[in-house]
Amino acid sequence: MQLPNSVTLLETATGLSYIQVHSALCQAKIFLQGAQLSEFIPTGQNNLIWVSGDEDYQPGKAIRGGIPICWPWFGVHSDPTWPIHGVARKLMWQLDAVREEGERVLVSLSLPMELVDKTYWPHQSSLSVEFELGTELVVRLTNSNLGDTPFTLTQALHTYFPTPDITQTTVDGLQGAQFIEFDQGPFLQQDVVGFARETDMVYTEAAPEQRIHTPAGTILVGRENSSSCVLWNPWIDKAKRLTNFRDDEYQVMLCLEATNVMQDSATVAPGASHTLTTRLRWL
Ligand SMILES: O=P(O)(O)OC[C@H]1O[C@H](O)[C@H](O)[C@@H](O)[C@@H]1O
Repeated sequence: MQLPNSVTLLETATGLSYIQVHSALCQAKIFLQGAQLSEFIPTGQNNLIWVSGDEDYQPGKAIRGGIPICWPWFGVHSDPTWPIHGVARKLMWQLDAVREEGERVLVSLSLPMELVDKTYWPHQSSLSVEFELGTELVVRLTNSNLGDTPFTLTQALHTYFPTPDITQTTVDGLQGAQFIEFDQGPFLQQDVVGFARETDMVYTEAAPEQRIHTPAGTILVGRENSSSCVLWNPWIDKAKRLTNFRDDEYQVMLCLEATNVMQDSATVAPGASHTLTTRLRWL
């Protein structure tokens, strides 16, 4: 494949291939494993995306940080022996196209369906993702139904964001939404959300845009074709149990995830497609 000058295909010392983008507008890294973006630095600004300092980039293991793609289910499956967050984040995706549109770079990947165990996903379908890398980052995850019966799935663009101090961080724009947390609820979100304990809130009927206020600046997080989202910080005890995560890193990250979960699960009719989109930028 002919790559534009702004794009190079590289490999980590551990053997993972990734796309490195270095354009006038930004710098970015996307791993073929999981189609997982791990860096997005708009020119002159800070990295918008967080990755653990303990990440060791091993084949077959999702990167702790970036934007893991959770598919075709989010979280723990009703059969708890199935892998958490589905199978897509650990499989090798295929690089389909890289092109420039003005100064923006567009990278498209797809998941070869023959790699997906039919026990987990028996449907005839395709799954692709497009990263639009400019001054903002746009991620579009598209499921197409190639069979003759509808299917329903849950999924997430599980974005990890950086903050210099979680206790000085708030999320604005969830007020009025309902949330479920640790199987309790639904509760009404009354105020902006701060962090002082383990947080694992699943919001439904959430507004299409939130603002993450951190001491290093404000991040705008938008979603399309998604009325649900998840806000997560493991806090002290869970941080100790997570793989590739330093005990104190809960202080410098949070996840605000564009999802299709619960009543917002995505149902795709035969011949139809569904695109979950998230748009991220520093304000
Ligand atoms: O450790 P992972 O499998 O990557 O999951 C990390 C986290 O993802 C989501 O945010 C879930 O809501 C959390 O309950 C989970 O702990």
